Amino acid sequence: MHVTPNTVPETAPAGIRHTARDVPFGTTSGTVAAASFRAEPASSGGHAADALSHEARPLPAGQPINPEAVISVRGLRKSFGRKEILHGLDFDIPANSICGLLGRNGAGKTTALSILSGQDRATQGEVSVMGREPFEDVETASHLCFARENQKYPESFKAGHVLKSAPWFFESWDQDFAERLVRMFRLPVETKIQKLSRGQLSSVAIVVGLASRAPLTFFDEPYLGLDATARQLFYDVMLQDYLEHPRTIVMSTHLIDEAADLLEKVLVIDDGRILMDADADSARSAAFSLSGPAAAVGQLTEGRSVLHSRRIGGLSSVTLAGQPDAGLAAAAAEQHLEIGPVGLQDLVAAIGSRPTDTVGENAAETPKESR
Ligand SMILES: Nc1ncnc2c1ncn2[C@@H]1O[C@H](COP(=O)(O)OP(=O)(O)OP(=O)(O)O)[C@@H](O)[C@H]1O
Repeated sequence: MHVTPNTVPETAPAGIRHTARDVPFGTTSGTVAAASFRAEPASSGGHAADALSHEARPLPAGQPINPEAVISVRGLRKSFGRKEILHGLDFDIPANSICGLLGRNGAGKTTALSILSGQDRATQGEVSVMGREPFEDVETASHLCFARENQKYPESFKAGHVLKSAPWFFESWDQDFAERLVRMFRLPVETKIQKLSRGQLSSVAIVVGLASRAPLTFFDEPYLGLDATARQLFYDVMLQDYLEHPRTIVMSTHLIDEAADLLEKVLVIDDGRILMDADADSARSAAFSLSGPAAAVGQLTEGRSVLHSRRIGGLSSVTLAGQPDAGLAAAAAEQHLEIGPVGLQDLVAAIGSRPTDTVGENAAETPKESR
């Protein structure tokens, strides 16, 4: 049985009747469907990300909604007052995948997730979630869970109340799994939500997000306040449970390297724009690094797609788009320069940062950018 938040059954324990907005579990209520608009194409502005290979670039603007994708977004814009936060996002998320929504503070990840989960309305653009416009759509809400550490609950709620009421909201809720997760994360179920630590609040979100088994689950920075052991536990349990119960999981995170092995798709967002849209394997091979004496590195990178360069004193390290060709590899070996892989975290930092960071002397001699 699934019951939407504003139709909590008569048997619901006292204290868990909710208003439309402050409902647990990130579900929404109401029947207002947002108008959908076709947005203007976003301007790319010649970013370092433009140098990425075709497989890693954002979707071109102007394509129709993809009916095969569980989430399909076209020209999504969001403004708060006069300030535009999302500047025309285009992306698809395939069903039964784990997608990482990666980006720096303030990039727009939570704003995007709020719109995808139907809690907020797009200012412009088309948003399709499981084939429907999600804003305050009861049908969409019945299939999704938005797990986040700052979820609002009724004042008197303890973690135990959350777990008792969750089955009314999630038709695939697994109580045994929830109880196992409570033990794993050492969640004190008799403590009021308001008294929980940040890590414990994250644990509540994780328990709900995982045990809900919602066909579409959003985790918004699920690790806030968690120690390293609990974070690893979360990644392991999520992967194991996803393999046993495939569903679509979208996770926003800054801790990219920690989560990298879980991800099948990567969306990098920066300043309200998609910088990279790739399957994880393409993302992992989207760049490599070349390091060594600055003059030699500068010479070898002349005319190549440099995503980012960093110089400390006389040494330089550059991140280059693509993979090293035989000529570059041979020249690098001859000059004792080091070629190495670039982790997802470094790649995201490279495409989301200024093209050149220079520390120390000879700032004027940093390798020339050649995008
Ligand atoms: N309700 C709001 N009113 C005005 N501005 C807002 C509102 N919500 C978010 N913003 C602004 O939108 C921008 C994006 O915020 P958002 O929370 O989506 O970023 P984020 O990528 O999730 O960041 P973080 O990783 O730090 O959580 C920020 O500049 C933020 O100040």
